[in-house]
Amino acid sequence: MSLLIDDISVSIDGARLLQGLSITVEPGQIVGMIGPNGSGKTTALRCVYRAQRPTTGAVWIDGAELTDMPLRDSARIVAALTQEGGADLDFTVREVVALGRTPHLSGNQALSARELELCRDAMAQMEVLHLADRGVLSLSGGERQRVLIARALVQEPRLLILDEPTNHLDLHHQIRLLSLLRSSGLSVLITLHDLNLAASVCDRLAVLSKGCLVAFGPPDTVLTESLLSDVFGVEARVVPHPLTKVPQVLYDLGSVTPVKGTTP
Ligand SMILES: Nc1ncnc2c1ncn2[C@@H]1O[C@H](COP(=O)(O)OP(=O)(O)OP(=O)(O)O)[C@@H](O)[C@H]1O
Repeated sequence: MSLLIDDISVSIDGARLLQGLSITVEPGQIVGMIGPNGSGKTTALRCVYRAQRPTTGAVWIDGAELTDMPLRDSARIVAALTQEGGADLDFTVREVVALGRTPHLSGNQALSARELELCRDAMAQMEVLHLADRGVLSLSGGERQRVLIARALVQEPRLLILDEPTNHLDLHHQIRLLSLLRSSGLSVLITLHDLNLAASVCDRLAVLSKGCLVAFGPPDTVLTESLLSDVFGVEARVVPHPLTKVPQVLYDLGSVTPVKGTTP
C-alpha cells in the first residue's frame, strides 16, 4: 500500500500548524517523522487517520483520495495508534484487542475462530497474553501501550500509523516492537523521539520543524550533525553503528544550544 501526503497545510483558528507538507510511503516502507515538540508530526498523522482534514492539499492511498473514501473503507486498511489513548473504559485486554476487528464486522456479529486466533497471536506478539482477562485500567503504561498496539495489529491494516509507539515501553519491548514492524511487510508511518531507534528502523526519515518539512531521505543522509544543531539545538556527534553502520547520535549533558531562529 502506498501513501502520498500531497502538499498539505493545516490551519486552526488562524494558527498555521502545517505548511505544504509532502511525504511518500512506498509499499512495505517504514517512514519516520522526527522533529521537535510542536513541529506538526501528530497533526500530519491525524490527517492520515482522518481525525483532521487538511485545510489545503490531499492525502492519497494507493491512488485514491482519502476524503473520497467511506470512513469504514479507510478504517479497514489504515490502523492508528494515537496519542489520544482509546482505552479509557475498563474493558478487559481481550475485549480491547478484539475491538480492532470492528471495521471488518457488521452489527453485533461475533468474531470467527480465525479472528479469535488473530487476537491471540497479536496478544502473544505483544507479550500481553497473560494479561488477557485483566481490566485495561489496571495495567501499567507500557502494558497498556502494548495492548493498543495488539489492537492495531488485529485490524490487519495495510498501512499502520503509529504516534510515538515506544512511549512507556522498556528497552526490550521497544526493540521487539520495531523489529516486528521491520519484518511485517506493512507500510508504516511512525513518529519517534528516539533518533537512534528511528535511524535503526526507518527506510526514510522526514524531519519537521515549525510545521515545515526540512529534510526527507534515508537516515544516513538526513541525520547530520548540522541538522541536529539547526533543528533540535543539540551539538551531537553522529557515528555509524559498529555492527549495522546505521547512523547513531551521541551527546552529553553539555550538548544543548539555542535552536536556530528562536530567541531566548
Ligand atoms: N487545535 C489546535 N489549535 C491550535 N493549535 C494547535 C491545535 N492542535 C495543535 N496545535 C499546535 O500545533 C502545533 C503542532 O502540534 P503537534 O501535536 O502536531 O506537534 P508534534 O510535532 O506532534 O509535537 P510533540 O513532539 O510535542 O508531540 C503545536 O504548537 C500545538 O500546540
